[in-house]
Amino acid sequence: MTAVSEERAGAGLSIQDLHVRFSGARVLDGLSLAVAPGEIVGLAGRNGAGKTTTLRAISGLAARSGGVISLDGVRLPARPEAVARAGVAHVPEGRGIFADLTVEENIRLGIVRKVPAERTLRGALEEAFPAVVRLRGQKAGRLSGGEQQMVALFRGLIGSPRVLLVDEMSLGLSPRALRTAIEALAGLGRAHGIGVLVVDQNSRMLHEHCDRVHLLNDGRVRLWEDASDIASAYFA
Ligand SMILES: Nc1ncnc2c1ncn2[C@@H]1O[C@H](COP(=O)(O)OP(=O)(O)OP(=O)(O)O)[C@@H](O)[C@H]1O
Repeated sequence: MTAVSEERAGAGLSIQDLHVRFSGARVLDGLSLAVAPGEIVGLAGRNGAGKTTTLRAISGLAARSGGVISLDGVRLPARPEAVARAGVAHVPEGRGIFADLTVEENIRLGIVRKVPAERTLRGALEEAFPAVVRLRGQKAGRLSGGEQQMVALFRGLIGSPRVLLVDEMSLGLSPRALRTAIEALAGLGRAHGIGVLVVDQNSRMLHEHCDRVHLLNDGRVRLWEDASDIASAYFA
């Protein structure tokens, strides 16, 4: 294998045989998953299946008891700042917005590494999320839930990450705002080679917008190909 093809083979986010335990209980039990550059991947599963834990383990926020997580072929350490600097951005469940800071100040917190001017996404983000531009000087705590979610997505992408993790994407968004937001995410991801991993309870939305959807059950994932088969996916 040449150096170039090796690089391609390892491009994007790769999770292999991930194990996470809480007080001895196995929450993730050999989970393996990959997100290629520019790909949008959905992660579904019932309440308590371990979706948030998966994203937190990638970001170094949940301790792993086994497994390897790598980005572009390089192992990610289990330290949140180092993971962020390596190019993994995380929009957490509940959005992680700082209420007393302005929208612009919240957005600047997303710039965790130097990005060459030609790779900055600010222009594209302003086009995709005009409401965020309009609200730039407002205290973020005054915004509606949906507006805060858009700020969180904007902040997640402003640093041109290699991978964006989004927990509970649809939280607080109206159906129309959700469609706009996920189409923007998918479009920006594809155009700029950013892999996106989206967790959501809304499996229909995931199937509609993602390149593929995985179902998390018993600590592992499997491909969920038949979007209409919700009953056996969740209750098998
Ligand atoms: N810090 C923690 N300490 C102990 N148990 C935890 C911790 N975090 C999560 N858990 C447990 O791990 C399991 C998976 O939780 P997680 O939040 O990952 O599920 P989820 O699939 O995101 O659920 P939901 O759809 O309800 O948000 C749950 O049983 C939860 O109680």
